[in-house]
Amino acid sequence: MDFLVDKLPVKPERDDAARTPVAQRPSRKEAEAAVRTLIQWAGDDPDREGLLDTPRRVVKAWREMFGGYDQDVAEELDTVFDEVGGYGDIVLVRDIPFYSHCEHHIVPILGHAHIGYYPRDGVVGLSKLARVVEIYARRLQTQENLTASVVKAIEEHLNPRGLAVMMEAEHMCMAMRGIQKQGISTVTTGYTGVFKEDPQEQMRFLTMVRRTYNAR
Ligand SMILES: Nc1nc2c(ncn2[C@@H]2O[C@H](COP(=O)(O)OP(=O)(O)OP(=O)(O)O)[C@@H](O)[C@H]2O)c(=O)[nH]1
Ligand SMILES: [Zn+2]
Repeated sequence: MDFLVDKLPVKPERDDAARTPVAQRPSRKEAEAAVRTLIQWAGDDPDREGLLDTPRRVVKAWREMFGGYDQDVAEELDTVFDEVGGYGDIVLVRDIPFYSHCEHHIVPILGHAHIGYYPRDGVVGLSKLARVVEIYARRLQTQENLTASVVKAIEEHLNPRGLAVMMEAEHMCMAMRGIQKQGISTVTTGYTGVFKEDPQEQMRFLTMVRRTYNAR
């Protein structure tokens, strides 16, 4: 990705989970000016030596932390391996760490995702599930929408017999400011197919996820 390109056009093929599509991004210079304003809003002097390069760094960091707007999950999930050697049991990828930002305060959300599915037509590369989480996490959203986006993308591309997604995260907007309660875990889930229909399958997923956590 070229961080120096100004006035990036929005890709027309971007998936619909990219919220608030903008017709045109501001220029890098405009974004840096906005950071200068926020430094002043914080109460500091953007012209003092230690802060002179900060707007450039912040703008570059934002392109990285919000790089999910430039990525398309379809590209990650388009290869399904249909040769699975008769494997039809649950595939669980757990403890996928993610860093996101809440759309209300643009403050970090730190968490783990767990994704389990029963293959139907085939399987995807294990890393691709983590990539899907990564792409959506690097956008502004609520944890509920993040979870729903991951479910929708995997369901559409993989067509599994059942899909279970759980996300557990701490919202820094509740720890560093506002209510100021540290260590709160917010848990969101999404189930399709057999996981939605059969409570025992949900229980199996939860047991397999929890086994890791209990072992710690
Ligand atoms: N449902 C949901 N709420 C979130 C998420 N991230 C942050 N929030 C909440 O968004 C709410 C925003 O509430 P507002 O009253 O509009 O804003 P605020 O005055 O900054 O609220 P406080 O955080 O309570 O100080 C807060 O209750 C946050 O805890 C999320 O992922 N999902
Ligand atoms: Zn927040």
